[in-house]
Amino acid sequence: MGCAAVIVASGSSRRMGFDKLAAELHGKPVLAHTVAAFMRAEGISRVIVVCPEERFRLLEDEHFIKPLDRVDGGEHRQHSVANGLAVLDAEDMLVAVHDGARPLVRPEAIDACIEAARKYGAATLAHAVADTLKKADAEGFSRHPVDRTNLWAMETPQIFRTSLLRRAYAGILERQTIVTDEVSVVEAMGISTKLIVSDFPNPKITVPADIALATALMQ
Ligand SMILES: Nc1ccn([C@@H]2O[C@H](COP(=O)(O)OP(=O)(O)OP(=O)(O)O)[C@@H](O)[C@H]2O)c(=O)n1
Ligand SMILES: C[C@](O)(CO)[C@H](O)COP(=O)(O)O
Repeated sequence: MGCAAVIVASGSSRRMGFDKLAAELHGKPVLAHTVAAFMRAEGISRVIVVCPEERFRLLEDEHFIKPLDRVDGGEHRQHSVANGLAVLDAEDMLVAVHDGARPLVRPEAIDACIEAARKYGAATLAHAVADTLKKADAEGFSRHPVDRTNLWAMETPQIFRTSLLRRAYAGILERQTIVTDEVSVVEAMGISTKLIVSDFPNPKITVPADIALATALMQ
């Protein structure tokens, strides 16, 4: 069962203040690290990067051996994912959706997630929440305790049978619902996703301090 990767990389890096996908970690752009991890994963047959043309040029010095394509992104992350899904074909039985801004993902973790998606139809990397959680008010004061039992933070890749994710996304786009990940999209159809424990940090590069963190973690 072939698995295509759809790497979404069309965001505007508002919280970073500069193009975070072009930021260099050990001399290579964030986006190049991300794509390289998918090129190295055994179960990935091809990679589609959803981004503007100038950002795709961040990859021009790389020598990838698997097919690499580009499509334009959309207004929100979910529209960028939908644009990537639209170019998949019959060979792409599974699809792995991944944030371009998660460059530390390991090929072994991608392959573990693919195995689980083959078995269960839907799988994602994730980690159990380790901090105490509070619901805050608008002024930034803690107001309510939150029971963290069974609470997990979703990462990417999030991997699905392509037919399932396409059907689920069609409903979301038609209803114009805003979602923050694909697990939520299939959940809206009543389908649950197998959580695969991420045993190595796989942070989403979001604010400037994340660059130093990712550089330190990437040894
Ligand atoms: N319209 C969008 C918005 C986001 N993304 C991608 O989705 C991933 C997760 O988004 P996030 O980390 O929030 O990136 P940005 O949207 O760029 O960040 P910000 O919200 O700070 O602008 C990123 O790889 C980003 O490029 C995308 O492809 N298309
Ligand atoms: C998909 C995601 O990375 C899972 O944690 C996250 O939901 C993306 O959120 P963002 O607001 O688009 O960064």
